[in-house]
Amino acid sequence: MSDPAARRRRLLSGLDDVELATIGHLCEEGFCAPRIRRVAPAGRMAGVAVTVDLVEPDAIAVNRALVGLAHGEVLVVRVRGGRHAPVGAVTVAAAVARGAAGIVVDGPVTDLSALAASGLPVYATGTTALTTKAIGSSAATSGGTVEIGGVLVRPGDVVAGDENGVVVLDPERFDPGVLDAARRADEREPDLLRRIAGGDPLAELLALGPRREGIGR
Ligand SMILES: O=C([O-])CC(=O)C(=O)O
Ligand SMILES: [Mg+2]
Repeated sequence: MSDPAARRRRLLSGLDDVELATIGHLCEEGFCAPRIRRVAPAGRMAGVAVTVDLVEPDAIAVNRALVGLAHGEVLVVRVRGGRHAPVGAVTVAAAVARGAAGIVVDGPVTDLSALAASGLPVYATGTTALTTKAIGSSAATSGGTVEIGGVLVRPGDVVAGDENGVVVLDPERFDPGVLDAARRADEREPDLLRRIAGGDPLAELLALGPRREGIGR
């Protein structure tokens, strides 16, 4: 088994030119439930997970994680009760200042316009004006495994997102061959779309039985 940091770097760069939804044609694991959606327009996200398991309504664990955040990391916050927003204008500004790649919250966020203006990819279950408080007494934990959208995230996992949702990939277990197969499928798709639009017979274009690579419609 090669160096974990090198595997992570290879996975991150391999994701650059592959559609996440194409990986979704090939894999079943790691895809967060659809309730976790991008809450403002932003580009693609791919980075390394930093985790917080937040006990509402205390915000302090998030602030501590922000202070330690490194370039290219994705702040992943599970909000235990799912009611309070731990991320808003201040949090996102701090994440941008630390060079974060994005934020994923299994729970709501707030200050929606500021999130959109930041340009940082932020994923959450929705929005609320009920925010967290700087109490400093919670049992929140940081740096452990958390479950977001039904998927376990360990610190160091790769977290990727686009307009369709979030996927969590373990660099130790993810087969890089999947990215090669996904890239080949992505390369074929424009021609398929062109032929469908051009009126070619659908029976010749759509899979009506198992496909060789198991990809596609
Ligand atoms: O503090 C919070 O709970 C979220 C917030 O409003 C911000 O980051 O601006
Ligand atoms: Mg705020």
